[in-house]
Amino acid sequence: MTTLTTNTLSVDLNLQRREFSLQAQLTFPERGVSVLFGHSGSGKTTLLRCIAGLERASGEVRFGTETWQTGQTFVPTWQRGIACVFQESSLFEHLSAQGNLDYAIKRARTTVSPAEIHQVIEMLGIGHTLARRPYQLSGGERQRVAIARALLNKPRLLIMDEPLSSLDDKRKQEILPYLENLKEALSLPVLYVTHSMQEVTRLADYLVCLQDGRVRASGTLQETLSSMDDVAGLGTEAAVVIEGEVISHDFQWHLTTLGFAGGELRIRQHDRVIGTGVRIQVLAKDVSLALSEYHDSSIVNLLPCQVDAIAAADDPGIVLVRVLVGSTPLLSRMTHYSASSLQLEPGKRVWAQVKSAAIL
Ligand SMILES: Nc1ncnc2c1ncn2[C@@H]1O[C@H](COP(=O)(O)OP(=O)(O)OP(=O)(O)O)[C@@H](O)[C@H]1O
Repeated sequence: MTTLTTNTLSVDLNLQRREFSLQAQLTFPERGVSVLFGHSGSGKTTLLRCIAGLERASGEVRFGTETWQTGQTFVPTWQRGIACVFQESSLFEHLSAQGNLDYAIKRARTTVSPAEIHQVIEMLGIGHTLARRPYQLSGGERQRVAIARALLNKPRLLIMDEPLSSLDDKRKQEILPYLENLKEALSLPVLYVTHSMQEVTRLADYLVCLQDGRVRASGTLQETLSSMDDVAGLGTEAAVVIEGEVISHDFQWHLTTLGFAGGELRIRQHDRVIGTGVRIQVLAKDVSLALSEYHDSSIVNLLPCQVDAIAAADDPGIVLVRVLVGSTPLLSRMTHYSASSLQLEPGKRVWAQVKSAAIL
């Protein structure tokens, strides 16, 4: 039986619509970002709405020791202590950014101290926007003010439904570092809906993959991304995420070496300080396998490893091979023909050539 701590959200929900049904049984971690990921129409928003009490499914929703929903009980949304951020920021246009924040502060569940207000404004980098009205802000700034307003409400659960999807790629890149800061600083659970693999790999601690209203996979980011059944449908976006650390910088060749459980990777020089913990993404399409350690290739990363599993991918001619570098899984996307020519099978010792890896 799961022990529910004060911030643990657990749901067991069923919803029947004419052409769609949702069935979800999940327990989310008590802090960190849980991403709900899946194709359009898979039920991500519906699940969030049911958790928030904006829509009524049958079943149960519990938050810590509180019961939000059972057969007999249905706590209204406003009593659940949830704040939501949606695709389009819903700022009050007649108020300045500061006015929008004040609105939340006045209605917050508990008193908001000046230090907390300062911290939220700093964390989201919106100090320069406070006197402006929403129409005088860029899309990214509006979303940052909307997130600040949600936080100043002092919620117990923050729900973000595709908060970046209305922004162009440049704005997304601007706002992602703020969300990463937030993720480190917040002690409350965040439910975050997206269908962007980039947002998954940068922000998720916990990942729930939904397909046709069913939970196809759920677990920590690393577990879920290295489970080939779950990533097979991602095609060329299939990737693993590795937690590592900056070990050294090579100024002559402009390379940075990152260490992780089982090995080291060299990437283009990065300005992170030595010893900094980093999250690294390695795409399966950037990993090839060789039977011997040869050095006549342009690829700088050659890692000894062992084949762990082989699975069909999204295309009949392609397979995904999972190898273990020490205890760290890597995925390699290759043709069926190559896997067969190399006679790859679980347990076989091989060398992984990693073409490129990126700090997220
Ligand atoms: N109010 C509604 N009434 C009836 N059907 C709905 C309603 N809202 C959504 N649906 C349907 O329920 C299914 C799940 O929709 P939902 O919006 O939860 O998916 P999603 O994964 O969030 O999609 P997207 O990524 O496009 O936002 C879809 O088939 C959708 O057409």
